[in-house]
Amino acid sequence: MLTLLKNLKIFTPYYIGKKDILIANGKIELIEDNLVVPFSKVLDLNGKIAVPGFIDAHVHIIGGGGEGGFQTRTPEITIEELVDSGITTVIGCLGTDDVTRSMEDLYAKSKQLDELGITSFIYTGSYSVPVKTIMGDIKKDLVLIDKVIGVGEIAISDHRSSQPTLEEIKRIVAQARVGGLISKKAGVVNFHVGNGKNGIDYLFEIAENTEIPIYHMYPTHVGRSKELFHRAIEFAKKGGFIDLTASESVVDYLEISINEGIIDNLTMTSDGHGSLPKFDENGRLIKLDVASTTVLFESVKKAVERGLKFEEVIKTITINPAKVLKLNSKGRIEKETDGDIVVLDENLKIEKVIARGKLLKEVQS
Ligand SMILES: CC(C)C[C@H](NC(=O)C[C@H](N)C(=O)O)C(=O)O
Ligand SMILES: [Zn+2]
Ligand SMILES: [Zn+2]
Repeated sequence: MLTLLKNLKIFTPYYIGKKDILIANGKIELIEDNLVVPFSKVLDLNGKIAVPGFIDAHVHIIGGGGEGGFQTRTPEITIEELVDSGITTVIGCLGTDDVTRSMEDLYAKSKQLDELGITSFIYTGSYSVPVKTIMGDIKKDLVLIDKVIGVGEIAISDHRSSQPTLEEIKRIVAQARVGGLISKKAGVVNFHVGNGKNGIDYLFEIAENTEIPIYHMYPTHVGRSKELFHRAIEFAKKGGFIDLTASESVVDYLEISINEGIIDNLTMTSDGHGSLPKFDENGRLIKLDVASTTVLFESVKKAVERGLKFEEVIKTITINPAKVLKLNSKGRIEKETDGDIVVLDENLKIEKVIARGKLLKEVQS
């Protein structure tokens, strides 16, 4: 199947001007001027913007929630919601409730999303320590289950965590690293960071006092407070990757990240279909909303309205997550990468979403 996309203003995420893209068997084959390819399906995009398909590296694809009892369980995600948000690669995870939510269900949902045309992977585990794996062992899950690319979301500094010790966390990161080496996967541990006073101290401890490379530790929700964010900037300056949940007001943090020179170590994720609970100072639930994946690109648009450079901000949901998760065929518009492309109009409205060369969404302009 040959698809020829004509006249696109291409952000690889770096702007390379107006060119044509040939996609063959789901992979980007050529990126050149004035391509003519016989027997190809031609789409003339007359000057629209093309960016790499978005990577959302933290989504509760089978739903989550439950922190306010059964009525607060959140629903599983649909392929339509992901595609409408421009997401062509998604990493699924469990959260607080790993009693009624299972890794088997997460795995099956990930396979469903692949069958429906996008690309998905999963983290093994949930908030809890010991880690709730599929095969009873972190390394086994990484080495023997193709969809598993890391561990998460392991809760630290949070009243809902298992109160893990530093030794327990060290062991989890160590197993993720070796499992990742053997399986040639990222082997990252995605840490859910709460607003507890110890923040990401454990992660600095491990980076400074063990042989484990810092890039195996990938903390999320780092925008939860200003002090946590400033610790996260220090972590990024040491070579770590940090993740902002886009449901919070992230534009300030994006601006600071660009000014601090760490935007290349920053990703944004939606926490889609995870719960967004609010607790009072006594740990009582006040309210609970459900996160949506639309915040991912909405945050990019808000940042551009603030005057931040599009090329800089778009990296946080394309090439940056591809780097930390070692998804080498994702996150860029380059030869041999997957044909995952989002087409935008001049107002950054999502017009088309192409995943592995297939047109999954098209809105009439
Ligand atoms: C970043 C904040 C706003 C939301 C965050 N969400 C989760 O961690 C997922 C949720 N607990 C679930 O299991 O569905 C939180 O609860 O702190
Ligand atoms: Zn979380
Ligand atoms: Zn989450």
